[in-house]
Amino acid sequence: MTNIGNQIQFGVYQTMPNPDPNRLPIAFEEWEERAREVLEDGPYYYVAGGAGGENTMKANLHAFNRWKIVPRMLRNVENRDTSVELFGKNYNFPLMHAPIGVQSIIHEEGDLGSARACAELGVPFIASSASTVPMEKIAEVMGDAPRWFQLYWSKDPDIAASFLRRAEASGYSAIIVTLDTPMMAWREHDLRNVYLPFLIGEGVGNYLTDPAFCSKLEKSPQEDPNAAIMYWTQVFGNASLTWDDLAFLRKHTKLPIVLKGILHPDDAKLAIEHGVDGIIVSNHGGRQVDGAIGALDALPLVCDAVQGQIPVLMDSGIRRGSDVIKALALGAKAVLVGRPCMYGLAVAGEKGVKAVLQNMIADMDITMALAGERSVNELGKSILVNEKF
Ligand SMILES: Cc1cc2nc3c(=O)[nH]c(=O)nc-3n(C[C@H](O)[C@H](O)[C@H](O)COP(=O)(O)O)c2cc1C
Ligand SMILES: CCCCCCC(=O)C(=O)O
Repeated sequence: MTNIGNQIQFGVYQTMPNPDPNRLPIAFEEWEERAREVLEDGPYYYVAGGAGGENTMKANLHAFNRWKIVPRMLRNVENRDTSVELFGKNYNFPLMHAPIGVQSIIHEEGDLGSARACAELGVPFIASSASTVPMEKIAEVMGDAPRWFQLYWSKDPDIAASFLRRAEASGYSAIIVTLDTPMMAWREHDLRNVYLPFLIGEGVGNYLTDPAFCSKLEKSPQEDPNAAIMYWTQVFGNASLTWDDLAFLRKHTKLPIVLKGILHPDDAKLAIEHGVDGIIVSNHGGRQVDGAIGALDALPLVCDAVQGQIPVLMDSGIRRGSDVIKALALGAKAVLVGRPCMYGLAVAGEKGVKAVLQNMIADMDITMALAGERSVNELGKSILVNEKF
C-alpha cells in the first residue's frame, strides 16, 4: 500500500523551477509536439500515423472520451494499492511498455533506452520481434527486471521456434503473439514518404542474428545485407495461420502465451478454448484495420465473453492516468502504453520514456484516489457512465 502518485507529484514540483527551458513535458500533447519538432517526416509519421483514413485511431481516443468517471467521496483513500498479479508474477503497476519495433528510428538509444527506463521503474518491457537490437542485448541491459517477448509468427516455423527458444533462454517471462499484423496495413503517410524502416540502418536485429534465419541465406547478412532483408520481407508474416496452429506455439514454449489483437468476443472465446493464458484487446493503435471498433469499446464486450477465465489486457489510445483507470474499470487487468513512450524516447531517450511512464503512474494513482478507489484490482463499471446513457 503506497501513495506513489503524490510522491511523484511532489518530486516534480521540487525539481522543476518555473520557468525552466530544459524541463521535460508533462502532458501527452506536449510530448507529441516536441517529438514532432525533433523527428524527420519519415519516422514521425511512421509512429504517429495509422491505417487508411485513420478512423480507427480517432475511434480509440473518442471511446475514452465517451466514458466518464463518476467519483465517490468519503471512502478513505489515503493508502492505495497499484500492484497486479499476472501469469503467476507480481508487478508494481497495471501497465507495461507496448511492443514497438525499430525504435532506433526515433532516438539513438532506441530499444535499449526504453528497456532501461522500464527496468528502473519495474514496468515490464515487451520487446518486439522487430526490435532494432536482438532480444539478448535487451535482456542484458535489463538485468532481473521484468520483460516479455512479442512474437511476430514467421511463415518459416524454424524461425518462430528459434525466437521462442531464444526468448526463454534470455529470461523473458511471457510470449505475446501479435495476430493483427500478418502483413503491413495500407498506411498512407508511409506510402507518401516512401518510408519502411525495416529496410534501412541496423534493420531488424532479431532476424539478422537468428541461426534459423541465417541458415536459409546463401551468404551471411554481413556479406549480403540486401538479400537478408529481402528474405525477411518474405518470411516476416504468415497470413495462412488458423486457430489450430496455436498447438505449435504450445509445443515450443512453456511460457504463458498471450494473444494480442483480439477485438471480437467470439475470438476471445476461441482463445480460451485453445488454452491460451491471456488476451490483449487491441487494434494495434489504429495501425492495421481502418474503420475498426475502438479498442475501449471492444473491451467490455470481450470481458463479458471471457467471464474472468483468463486475464484480459488492453491497449490502443492510452494517453494519461484517467485512461488507465477507465480501461481497468471496464475489465482490463493491465494496459500497454504505445505512442506516449515513443514520444518520450524521441524527446529525451531513456529519461523521456521514464518520465512518460512515471507521470502516467502518478496520474493513474491520483485519479484512482480522487475517484474514491483504493486498489486497481477493485475498480469496476460502477464508477463509470457512458455519455450515450
Ligand atoms: C511505431 C510503432 C511500432 C509498433 N510495432 C509493433 C510491434 O513490433 N509489435 C506489436 O505487436 N505491436 C507494435 N505496435 C503496436 C503497439 O504494440 C500498440 O498496440 C499500439 O501502439 C497501442 O496504441 P497507442 O500507440 O495508441 O497506445 C507498434 C506501434 C507503433 C506506434
Ligand atoms: C512489415 C510489417 C512490420 C510491422 C512491425 C511493426 C509494427 O507492428 C507497426 O505497427 O509498425
